[in-house]
Amino acid sequence: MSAPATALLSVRDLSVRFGGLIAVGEVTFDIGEGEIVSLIGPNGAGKTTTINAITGFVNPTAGSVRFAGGEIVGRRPEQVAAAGLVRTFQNAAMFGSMTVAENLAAGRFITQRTGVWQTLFRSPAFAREERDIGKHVDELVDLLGLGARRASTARDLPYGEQRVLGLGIALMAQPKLLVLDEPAAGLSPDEARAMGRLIRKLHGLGTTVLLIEHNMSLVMSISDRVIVLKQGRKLAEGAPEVVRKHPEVVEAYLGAEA
Ligand SMILES: Nc1ncnc2c1ncn2[C@@H]1O[C@H](COP(=O)(O)OP(=O)(O)OP(=O)(O)O)[C@@H](O)[C@H]1O
Repeated sequence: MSAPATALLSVRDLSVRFGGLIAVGEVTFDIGEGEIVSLIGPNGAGKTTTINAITGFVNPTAGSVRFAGGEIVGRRPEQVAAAGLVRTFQNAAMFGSMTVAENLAAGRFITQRTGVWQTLFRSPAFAREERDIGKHVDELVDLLGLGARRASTARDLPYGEQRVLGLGIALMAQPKLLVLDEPAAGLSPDEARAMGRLIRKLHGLGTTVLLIEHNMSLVMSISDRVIVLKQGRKLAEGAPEVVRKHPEVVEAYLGAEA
């Protein structure tokens, strides 16, 4: 399958070196608006480093990353998020002692518009923003199936719901492109399937998704395209049914897992 005609994200010859190690070597791919694209590969293939470089957490050694028409290499993570490219983390990143609703509200601060003085003096702009955040939290707890957990303390949630909350925190920043770092890691098969349904639901609501995941049934069931990395290089790219039969992919990854 060829790359999309109008790319929301264009990654060109992206390279990241750590000393003598080429963690990501001249990786090129596009993600079109409305796609679900998965990035797979064996441990150490460079998946996390690739998304760290795309989202401003690591400085690439070389290459270009264009998002929504603008170059984003060199921008800080919060600037990248403000442009609409928002990621989750492998480990549930949240405020353990805060409630579900408070954690979601905090997600808005990834791209906070209201300045610190307006916040301190509770300006009309701040009051408007606060109402707006409250409404968004109400909508999200329903969408995420966390309505009954709204007032629960985050660290008391079962692990599966913590992962859902981590995704919700990212959604509060209203991403155009949502980057999910192993959302099914540590989940039971049932929870992983529920996570797949949630990702599909978000996609149905207009979110473009880049997914890093080791759970092959999840990857193969929800992706429009799959990109395979091996030792920092792009090994294959295509529709799930094409990639899963690619001999080198079978050998390098799927076969090794089997
Ligand atoms: N900060 C760092 N300093 C040095 N080497 C690093 C750093 N981060 C990653 N690496 C190395 O870069 C390579 C790619 O790692 P990366 O975490 O991107 O792979 P991955 O495909 O995400 O693996 P996994 O599936 O295990 O998460 C590995 O060899 C790793 O050891």
